[in-house]
Amino acid sequence: MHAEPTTFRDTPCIRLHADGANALVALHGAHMLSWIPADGRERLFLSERAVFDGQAAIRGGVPVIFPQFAERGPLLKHGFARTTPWTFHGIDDDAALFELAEDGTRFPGWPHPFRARLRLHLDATRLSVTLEIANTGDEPFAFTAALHTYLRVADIANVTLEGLQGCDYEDSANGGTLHREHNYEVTFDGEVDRIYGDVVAPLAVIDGNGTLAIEQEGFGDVVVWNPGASLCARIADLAADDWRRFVCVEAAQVVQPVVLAPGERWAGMQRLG
Ligand SMILES: O=P(O)(O)OC[C@H]1O[C@H](O)[C@H](O)[C@@H](O)[C@@H]1O
Repeated sequence: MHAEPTTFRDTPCIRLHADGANALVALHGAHMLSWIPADGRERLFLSERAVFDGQAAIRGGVPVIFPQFAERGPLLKHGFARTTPWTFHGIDDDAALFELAEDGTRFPGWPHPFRARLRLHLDATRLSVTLEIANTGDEPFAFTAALHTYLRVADIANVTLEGLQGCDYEDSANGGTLHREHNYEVTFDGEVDRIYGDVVAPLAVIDGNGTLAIEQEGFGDVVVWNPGASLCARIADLAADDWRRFVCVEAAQVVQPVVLAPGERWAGMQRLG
């Protein structure tokens, strides 16, 4: 695996290559923008209207959500990791290593020293993304987190997501009501925004272009999001029919926040392909 610095829309990035596959990662948020396995087909959705101003969250790719998922706490929606520049530390143990380490004085509402690391490993067909959080301070802290992966699909109308049957979920698109998934396949017709808890099985996203397997470790939950037509029309950095082109399948730890004692570490991984 090797890495080279580059830019994309004037944003500093790292291009990764391994076994005929490549990926592009913006330092802003350690945000993956592209993943192209050796077959040459882009697997991530990136909005053409995504804003690259070094401040806004980037629409698409793999946003890193830490230390707060959505509005579940006092911080800005989805926390600060996705809108903060990370440092690239090169290739470590065959993975690209990105780091965000702070002493607890930088982010209003978050007085906790921490070190976040993101490790990306590629081979010809697979990508694994690992988020590690360490408590480098003297007090415990609690956080929620996610890898908010936007998967590119040919047409959402033909997409099925398998592997969630039997899981309980919170329906964020319908007032946070609780349900059990009885269907073998999740399909998409209108806004879908759900937090599935205690997911253990591997998932599969099946669309016109084939099947993508998704596995996770460390993360207990899976968030599934597609805005549907009417919410999509209200999101400035999506084109009107972009809802047809992606589904977010997010490895998440949301239902049960992680509590880290001083010196402790937590890691969660999502593997695609
Ligand atoms: O627009 P953003 O802040 O990037 O959030 C995009 C989406 O993220 C998650 O999937 C949440 O479950 C959704 O409720 C939210 O709309």
